[in-house]
Amino acid sequence: MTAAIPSRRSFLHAAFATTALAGLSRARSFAEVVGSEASTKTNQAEKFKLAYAPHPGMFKASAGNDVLDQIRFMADQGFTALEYNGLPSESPEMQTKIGDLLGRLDMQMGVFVAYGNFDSPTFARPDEDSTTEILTKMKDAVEISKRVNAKWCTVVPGSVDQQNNAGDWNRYGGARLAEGYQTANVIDMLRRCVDVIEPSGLVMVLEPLNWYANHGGTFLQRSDQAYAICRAVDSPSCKILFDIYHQQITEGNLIPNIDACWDEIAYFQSGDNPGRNEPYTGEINYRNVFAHIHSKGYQGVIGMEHGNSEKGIDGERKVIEAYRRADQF
Ligand SMILES: O=C(O)C(=O)CO
Repeated sequence: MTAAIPSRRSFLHAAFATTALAGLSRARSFAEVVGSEASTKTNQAEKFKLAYAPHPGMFKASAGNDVLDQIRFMADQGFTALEYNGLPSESPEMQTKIGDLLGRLDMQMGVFVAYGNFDSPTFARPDEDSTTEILTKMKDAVEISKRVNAKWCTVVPGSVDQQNNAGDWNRYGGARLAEGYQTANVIDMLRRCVDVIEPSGLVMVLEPLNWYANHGGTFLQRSDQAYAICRAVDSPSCKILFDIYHQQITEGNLIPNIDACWDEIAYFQSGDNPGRNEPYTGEINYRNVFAHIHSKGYQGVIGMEHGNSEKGIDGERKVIEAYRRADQF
């Protein structure tokens, strides 16, 4: 089904005013809507307890191709944050428009990817070119963050340094440094990144990734490893992105591990396993995990970094309903 709609408002009335979210939504009070961009609307859904953050494309069938319309749609459904990995590819003008709209809708900006490398040891065994690239991206990230009022940006600190004898196992070669030296190099490079971003208040969140379903060879895999590195870098601008999907695959034991590295976590992402789709399509008890995070007083964003298990408007409604279910605690 395509999203050929004359306007967002008429679409919303046609497609979502009758949504199965009935009973989960309520009319917002006059005081809540005054001053907001949606001040003429009265059928907005109740805000979620946690700041789950959809990304552009997730509600395209419902809201159309325009990213700004998609953000308005998210707000109408009760979401209070946006995540946009690909934000650096938008023009500076568009970034500013996104930031302005989020401000008017009282939504938080989640992460964008400032630097992500999955298959070269750019942090574990850096060379001059990769170092220049990393530091340039960090400078760029500071400017982007100002346009959208972002507090966090994602950094994936490259791959492990391991000689490539296996042909296509990974796309890098070179000498293998012992693990301790690789870790020391990663810490040194992160300190250089911090020197660039800390004055602006921007926080880079380091994302451990799983090797088994998605990203074989990445340097950062485990939450305890990320914790040790953040403690060593020792900066408010270097924290952990705990991606519940990746950590379920790598470690399991989600709630105890979240507790163990809590002091260094600044950001979460979600996604069920297997499949990396919305909650309740896999094995994770998202209501319990979210209730736990909420009970610890978490005020930050939970990026919905996953696909929709079904395509089209029905699939998008299913995503929203899954978060409603997971948010009931
Ligand atoms: O690419 C992925 O899987 C990530 O989670 C990076 O943000």
